[in-house]
Amino acid sequence: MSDKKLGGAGLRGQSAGQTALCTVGKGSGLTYRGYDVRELAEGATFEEVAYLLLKGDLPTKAELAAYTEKLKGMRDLPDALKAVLEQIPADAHPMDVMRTGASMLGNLETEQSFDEQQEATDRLLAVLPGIITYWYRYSHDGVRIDTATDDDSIGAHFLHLLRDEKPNSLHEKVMHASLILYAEHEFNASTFTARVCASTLSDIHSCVTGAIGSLRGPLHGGANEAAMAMIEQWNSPDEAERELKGMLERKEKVMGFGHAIYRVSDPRNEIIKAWSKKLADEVGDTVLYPVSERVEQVMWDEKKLFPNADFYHASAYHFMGIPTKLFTPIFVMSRVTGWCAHVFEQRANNRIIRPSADYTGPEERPFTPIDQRG
Ligand SMILES: CC(=O)SCCNC(=O)CCNC(=O)[C@H](O)C(C)(C)COP(=O)(O)OP(=O)(O)OC[C@H]1O[C@@H](n2cnc3c(N)ncnc32)[C@H](O)[C@@H]1OP(=O)(O)O
Ligand SMILES: O=C([O-])CC(=O)C(=O)O
Repeated sequence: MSDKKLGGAGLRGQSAGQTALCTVGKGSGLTYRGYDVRELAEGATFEEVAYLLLKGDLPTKAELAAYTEKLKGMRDLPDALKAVLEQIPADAHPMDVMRTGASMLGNLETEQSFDEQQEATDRLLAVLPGIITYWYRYSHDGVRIDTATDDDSIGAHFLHLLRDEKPNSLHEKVMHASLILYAEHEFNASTFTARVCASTLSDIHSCVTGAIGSLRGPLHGGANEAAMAMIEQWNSPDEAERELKGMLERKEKVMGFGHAIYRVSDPRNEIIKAWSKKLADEVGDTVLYPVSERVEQVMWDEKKLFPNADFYHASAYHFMGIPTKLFTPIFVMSRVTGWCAHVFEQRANNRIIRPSADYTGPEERPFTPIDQRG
């Protein structure tokens, strides 16, 4: 991967616009508005990072307290949204639930002008954990939960709604780090979707709904779930190595590895990997974490491919008892900050995004009416 070519298909290597939000380093390295993501994940809360991305600077203590209180006060779901969530079957894809939830909110609380973009974003940030857990608990456990908890952080609020009890401090810390790591990543596929939508001067709920659709796929956010499905099949590192080598021989994609931009490592990996190890120790795991490490080793030895942000998120979330199908929705709860910050940026200096295509179809030819065709 060290000679990774940033060119060719998929618009790779082409600049598609400007941003002041994030650098995805050449090689490795990631900053949000100039701050190294490693420092943010180590020392900040997710709410601080949301504030940084959406408003431009880190908050003061007073600003953070006010922002946290504001978000806490916006967690109730409208009755009409709950009614829609109750219609969605238990076997629905949870990313489809997120997409429908964001879209329905746009019907009920439509952004009437761009002056409302910050309010609409804060509301989305506050309700997305409630949307997924309300549907999940109703469709799986038959209970109608109250989505207005008093947890200070969005991560603790989500775990509380999911499990009916406040999380311990380790789990709350992991959620802060995880949500920070997932918050923003320049012109990735889902963010670019949001920006394309914003460039038509559409509303913010449409931008976020479209972005959720792009994040759903296994080549993007869905990779954390796909990685979990892979590693949980294996009962030992040796079995993992054997099966993985078979996958590579069959030229199968290994989810949670590789990256469109990074060449040698994803800087988010070392952080979530360390949290995954702590959680493995907490639950006394002797299989999943060693299997994950062996997969990492084999992927490097065989293909020079490294784990991206998604790979160790799989085991970390699993150790916290989060059902696999809710992994990618957590990514949404976080990335909504990056998406909306990009929508603000696009709107502030907009030109409709409309690239050209190289035509590869047939030469011009005469039309034959249907009654003259066989
Ligand atoms: C938070 C995130 O969204 S991170 C990304 C999450 N996605 C995944 O983990 C899915 C698995 N990974 C992939 O599919 C790819 O690495 C992507 C989509 C992330 C990047 O795609 P690209 O930029 O096209 O990959 P890249 O140009 O580096 O591919 C080089 C070669 O490595 C192969 N390769 C890349 N990733 C993988 C992988 N995970 N497993 C097996 N082979 C891979 C490619 O098939 C390609 O081989 P080829 O030259 O024979 O066609
Ligand atoms: O940047 C990308 O292509 C994918 C990614 O890692 C992200 O969106 O976090």
